[in-house]
Amino acid sequence: MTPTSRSSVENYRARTLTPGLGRLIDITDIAPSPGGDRIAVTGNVMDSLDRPPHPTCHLIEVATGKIRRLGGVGPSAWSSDGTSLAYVNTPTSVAILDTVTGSRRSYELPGVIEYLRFAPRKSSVLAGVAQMSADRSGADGSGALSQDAPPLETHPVEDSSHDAGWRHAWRIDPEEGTVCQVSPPGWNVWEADWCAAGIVAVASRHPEESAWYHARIVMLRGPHTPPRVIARSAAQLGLLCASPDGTAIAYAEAICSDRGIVAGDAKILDLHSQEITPVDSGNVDVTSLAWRDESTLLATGQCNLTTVVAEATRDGNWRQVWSSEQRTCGDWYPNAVPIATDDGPGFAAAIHDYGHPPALTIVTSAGEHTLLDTGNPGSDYRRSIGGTLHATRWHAPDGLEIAGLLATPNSPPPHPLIVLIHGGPVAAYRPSWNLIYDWTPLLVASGYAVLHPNPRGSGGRGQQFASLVRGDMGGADTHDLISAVDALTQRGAIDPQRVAVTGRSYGGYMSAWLATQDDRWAAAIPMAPVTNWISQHFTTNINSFDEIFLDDTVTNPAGRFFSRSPIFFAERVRTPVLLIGGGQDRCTPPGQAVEFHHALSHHEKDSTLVIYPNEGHHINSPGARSHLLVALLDFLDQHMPAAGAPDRNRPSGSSPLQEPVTDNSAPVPPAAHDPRQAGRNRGR
Ligand SMILES: CSCC[C@H](NC=O)C(=O)N[C@@H](C)C(=O)O
Repeated sequence: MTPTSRSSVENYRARTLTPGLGRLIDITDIAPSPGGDRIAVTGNVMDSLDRPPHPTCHLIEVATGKIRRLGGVGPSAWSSDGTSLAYVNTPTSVAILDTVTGSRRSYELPGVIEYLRFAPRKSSVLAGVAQMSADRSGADGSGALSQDAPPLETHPVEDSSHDAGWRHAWRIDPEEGTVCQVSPPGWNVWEADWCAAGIVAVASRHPEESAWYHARIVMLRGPHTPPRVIARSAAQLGLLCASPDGTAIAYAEAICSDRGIVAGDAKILDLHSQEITPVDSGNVDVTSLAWRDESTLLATGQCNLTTVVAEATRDGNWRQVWSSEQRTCGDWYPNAVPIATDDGPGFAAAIHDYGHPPALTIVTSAGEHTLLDTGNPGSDYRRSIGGTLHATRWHAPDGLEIAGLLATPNSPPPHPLIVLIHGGPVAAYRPSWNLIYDWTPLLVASGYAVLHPNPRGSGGRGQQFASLVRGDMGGADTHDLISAVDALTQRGAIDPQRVAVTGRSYGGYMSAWLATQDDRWAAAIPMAPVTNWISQHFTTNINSFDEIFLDDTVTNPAGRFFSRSPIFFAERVRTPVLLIGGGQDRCTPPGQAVEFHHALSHHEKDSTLVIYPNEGHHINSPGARSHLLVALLDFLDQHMPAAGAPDRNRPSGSSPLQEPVTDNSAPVPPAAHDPRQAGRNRGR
């Protein structure tokens, strides 16, 4: 670790994060009251640079903007008369606040609470409860859901019964003061909502993460009767919500690679007639759904790089109410909720872009009103060094147009380039504050251009485009990425001698794969990668994913489990490789990084391995994250230095990344986060 990179990262963290300490730094859940006069908001607060942010609920008065901290960890839900607010108080308890009297009652549940729904016109609350041992989705960082899961020293035993980690629907009845399970044993409930006949749910027969890919929509008929299947799909199902009168449900049918990252076709199912009406959203992939009233849905979606908010009626008509190519809302994908206002129906969303962090905004036909801005001098500083983000397009060898976002330093081109490939593969970049990974401003400030490509298989361009990667992972999408580098070289934007490839998860897979397919890369940094689909299949918690997306069986020796695995082509690699993994990752287990490192080392290639023992699919803890960024900058500097690029990002007269704000003699990371395993082989 060079002192230069270390002080760059420490100064970057200190200058961007310190001003926001103790304040909301993002917005993860928005729940407007039925009258639209108050909004319950959950977001993360960071108390110290050494600890991860933690979620907290707040209540905002719309008329005055007055904000009150409720505590709790969110999310929340309102009763239909607006007098009660339920919110997740601790991971395993729900608080129900009487907003008239101010009294509050707490209900303990036997697991981690993931969502809440108030019953229409009644006081009961539906809670999605996951057993402590249940998995987080890969999109949520993987690893055990509960921090209180038994420590590894207790020697966990796993048998083949799949009888652990269940998710169930529970009902809280405040009048009776009771809680009871309402979904039957043997059915795992991923999402649920009240409807006229009871409860509808996205459910599967097994609890493990992999079972989600085959989940169906069911009508729950109590804890002792098997549910009735009411909708199924060859793709995945999500975004389930029932109309306020409970007579219809809306959901999305979508080709998904990750639970929690859903973009697809919206459908409305009339629960009485059983008729399914497709919503005609044109080229927009629908990414969130919420009923405004009995007949209208508020939907968000992504159309290429554009974020769209629309209203859909029960007969499937779609009317766009807002769109932006520069701004967006939501996290993995666009998200907004309906709100009633004095100016008529509107929506509330956390709106952000590459230069501005999320701001809770109410949008109506009369305009936009910002209620809560998470911006602070740290985010202003980040904007000042983050360069410029441009939409860019190029053609793949087969003629298909591919789009992406190119962040460039404000110095003249050509720039050294980092191709940062998103995971999924069915996810998508759009001009957002974090650009998914939150690494871009630091890389741009260090002198690198960063390309965020949406190759075929990405979300936001319709189900046909997403389907192009199924059965062809590491096929045509490889050339979508290589052709981007060719196009940017031809345009004089980048220096083809200094191009690195990196990414996490599927982006990690592609980074490893590209290093086996082309010699042009000055560096490859696969993070949480898959490098051997065969061992991945037998060690991941989502082995349905690889079967669906390779469209093959692991037992086919001549099939894609072999032919699309980087490990079997390690001998071809000419690029120095830095492999990163998380020890607690159940989605792409750390063995995937280890195997490729061993294969490269065996062939005397230049490979370095870092495994963070306490991290999951995402490297989240501050110490490990700092270590990762230092390792990344060092590796880039060693193999494709940005040196020489004049730093025009710098705000007047100061050096953005090298100016000490904290004592940078302290070691990074703190001892508790020291990588357990770091290997290095210098093959050439
Ligand atoms: C390559 S195996 C699975 C990878 C994972 N997709 C499916 O679960 C993935 O790429 N996730 C992305 C969204 C990520 O975690 O960044």
